[in-house]
Amino acid sequence: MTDSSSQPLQTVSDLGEEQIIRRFAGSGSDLPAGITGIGDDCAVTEGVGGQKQLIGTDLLIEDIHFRSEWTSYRDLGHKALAVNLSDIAAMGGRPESFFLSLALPGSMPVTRLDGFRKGLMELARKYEVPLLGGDTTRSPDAFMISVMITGRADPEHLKLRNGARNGDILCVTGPLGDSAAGLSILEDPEKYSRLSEDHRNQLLQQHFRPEPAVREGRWLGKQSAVHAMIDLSDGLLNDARHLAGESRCRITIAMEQLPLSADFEAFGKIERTPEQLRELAAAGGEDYHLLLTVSQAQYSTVARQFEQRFGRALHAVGTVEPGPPEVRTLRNGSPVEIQQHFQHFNRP
Ligand SMILES: Nc1ncnc2c1ncn2[C@@H]1O[C@H](COP(=O)(O)OP(=O)(O)OP(=O)(O)O)[C@@H](O)[C@H]1O
Ligand SMILES: Cc1ncc(C[n+]2csc(CCOP(=O)(O)O)c2C)c(N)n1
Ligand SMILES: [Mg+2]
Repeated sequence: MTDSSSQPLQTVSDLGEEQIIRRFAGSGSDLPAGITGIGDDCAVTEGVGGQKQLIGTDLLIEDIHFRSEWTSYRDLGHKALAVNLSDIAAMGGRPESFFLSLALPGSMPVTRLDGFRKGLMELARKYEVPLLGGDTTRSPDAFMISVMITGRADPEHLKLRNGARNGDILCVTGPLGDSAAGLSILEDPEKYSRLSEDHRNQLLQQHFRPEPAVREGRWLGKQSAVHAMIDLSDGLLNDARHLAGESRCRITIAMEQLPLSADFEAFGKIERTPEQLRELAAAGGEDYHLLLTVSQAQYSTVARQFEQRFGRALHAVGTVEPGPPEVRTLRNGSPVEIQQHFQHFNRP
C-alpha cells in the first residue's frame, strides 16, 4: 500500500509489538505515587488495608492463539483464565476476581459457548475467583476473548520485573518447550505420528491446558531472596529479555541447563538435533511457568524448600551480571545465536 506521495505506507507490522506498546506508554499523564503502570505482568495500585491491588488483562484471538478445529472449547475456557492467573502469580499475588469480554461470530454453536464456559468456570472455582462482569458483542469472523483479572499482594511480597540484582541466579519453575512441542504436533501431525500416544497427550495437555503457578507464585513472593519475577508466555529468551530490560542488567543463559521433560525429549528424537530441541525450549512460548531471579547466597536454601513444598525442582538456568540490558545464550560456554520463534508482528 502507498500514501498520496507514493511512499510505502508504514503499518503496525513495521513497528512490532514493543514499539506499538511504547507509543501508548509514553503518551499518558504522570502516574500518582505508588502506582506501577505499563511494563509488568500486572499493573499495581494502592489497595485496601495497606495491600497492593493487581490488575492484568490478556487477549486470546482465534487463529492467532488457537484454532477452532484443534481446540476443545472447554480447554479454551481453561486457558483464557489460566494465562491471566499466571500474570497474578508472576507478581507474587493472589487472584481475587475476573471480568470476561467476548466477541462471538453469530454462527458459533451454543454447545461451543457452553463448553468454553464450563472450562472457564471450573478453573475459576478451583482458584476461587468470581466472575464480576464483562462485555459481549458480535464478531465479524473470529472468536475473541479478553479476560481482565484482579488480585492483591502484601507490599513486601510483590515481585516486579525490575528487581533482578547482579549475581542473582535465574530460575524456572518447570520444564520448557512442552507447549511449543504440542503446537508443532498440531501443525504437522503426520511428522509426529511415531510419537507414543502418552507423550503426545502430555505435550498437547501442556499446550491446551497450562496450569498457572498460583501457589508457587505466592510462595516465591514471600521469599525475600527472590528479587524479580515474570511468567513465561513469550518464551524464555523473550521473557528473560523483559527482565534484563526492566532491571538494567545482563542475563546469561546456559543452554545445557534448560530443564526438559521426558515427553519433550521423546518429541525431540523426531527429525531434530539435540541443539535444535534446546533452541525450541528456549524460544518456544506459552510455558506459563515462572521465571525468577534469586540471590546467589540463598539459592540452594530456596530451591530445597521449593522442592520440599511443591515436589519439583526450581531449576537454575542462568545468571544475572552487570552489563548492557540484554540476554546472552551460551552452549557449553560458547555464545550461540538463537532465533526468536513467535512474534505477533513478523517484522521487528
Ligand atoms: N495496548 C496497550 N496499551 C497499554 N499498555 C499495554 C498495551 N499492550 C500491552 N500493554 C502493557 O505492556 C506490558 C507488556 O505487555 P505484554 O502483553 O507483553 O505482557 P506480558 O505479561 O509480557 O505478556 P502476555 O500478554 O503474554 O501475558 C504490560 O504491562 C501490558 O499491560
Ligand atoms: C494457532 C496458534 N498459532 C500459534 C500459537 C503460538 N502462540 C500464540 S500467542 C503466543 C505467545 C504468547 O502470546 P501473548 O503475548 O499474546 O499472550 C504463542 C507462542 C498458538 N498458540 N496457536
Ligand atoms: Mg506475563
